[in-house]
Amino acid sequence: MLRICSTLARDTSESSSFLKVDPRKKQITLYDPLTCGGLNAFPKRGNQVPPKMFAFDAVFPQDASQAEVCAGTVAEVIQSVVNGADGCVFCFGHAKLGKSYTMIGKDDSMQNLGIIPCAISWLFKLINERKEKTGARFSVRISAVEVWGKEENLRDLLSEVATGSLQDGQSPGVYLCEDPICGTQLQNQSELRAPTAEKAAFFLDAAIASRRGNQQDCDEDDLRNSHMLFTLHIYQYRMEKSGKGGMSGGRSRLHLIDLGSCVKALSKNREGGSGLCLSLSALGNVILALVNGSKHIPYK
Ligand SMILES: Nc1ncnc2c1ncn2[C@@H]1O[C@H](COP(=O)(O)OP(=O)(O)OP(=O)(O)O)[C@@H](O)[C@H]1O
Repeated sequence: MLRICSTLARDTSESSSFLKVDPRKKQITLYDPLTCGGLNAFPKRGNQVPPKMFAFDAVFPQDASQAEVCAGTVAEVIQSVVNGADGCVFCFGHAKLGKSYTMIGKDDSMQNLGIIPCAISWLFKLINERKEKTGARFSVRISAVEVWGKEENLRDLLSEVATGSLQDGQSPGVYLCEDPICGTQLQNQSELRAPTAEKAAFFLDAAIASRRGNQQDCDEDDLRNSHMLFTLHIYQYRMEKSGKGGMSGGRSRLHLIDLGSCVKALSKNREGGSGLCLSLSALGNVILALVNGSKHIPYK
């Protein structure tokens, strides 16, 4: 899916000349700015580059509201998660284009709420409907972990809420573990029970407040490399219809990820200490490999 940054709208003359958006056909067409007259400062070239068309599952134009974006991205995945599948929604793109606005939004009005608060609200609504219809029992737990800095440190964003005490933030508990079946897994993060949407929203606020990017001594690099993984763990179980008193159920997870921009930051963890932090194009390759079920995922 593609959301066009709203700041492009201010640039109407230039952006509209090289970008055509067709939300109905779910496609955009890019024209060469040097030949379509958008950037007059550059001389026109003789041979024109043909326009490039890209198709998506959905295209949200500059004036799309948060509600439209949430409805188009979250509704389906919430259904699947309540049906027992794992789901993930994240947003990636260049710096300051509205990734956090899309995922988290602003709490000054209901219209500005982003995907994560929206997903929380819809999840609990759907769970309550399911409880009434099927008698299934649900328990929701929340975890929130930040990957931050050039060294890609892991931080449990809910450890303070879990222990009720201020810590140094370097939560020694969270680590990555290679599981032969499930792949790379985060281990040992706090998983807090959220019986209501309000409690889940409280944990979201606590996680956002704990992020490195929201600390006073954070620098540009920290800000760029702050990624939040907010996960809703849904446990559900129901009595077997056979009447023998058996129970069935399981756990599904909805991962909601607010990625930083990760532009031009050096990471000591990658490529022997001199490589670039996972760039947008590298991240694109990882996503393509995952979607295509490739054996090799190029993330190391
Ligand atoms: N569609 C929009 N409507 C209103 N304001 C927006 C919109 N998109 C982004 N903004 C505003 O633009 C600014 C930058 O957005 P935001 O911080 O979400 O970008 P980002 O891509 O997450 O940045 P970073 O690269 O630092 O992670 C914020 O003040 C945000 O509120």
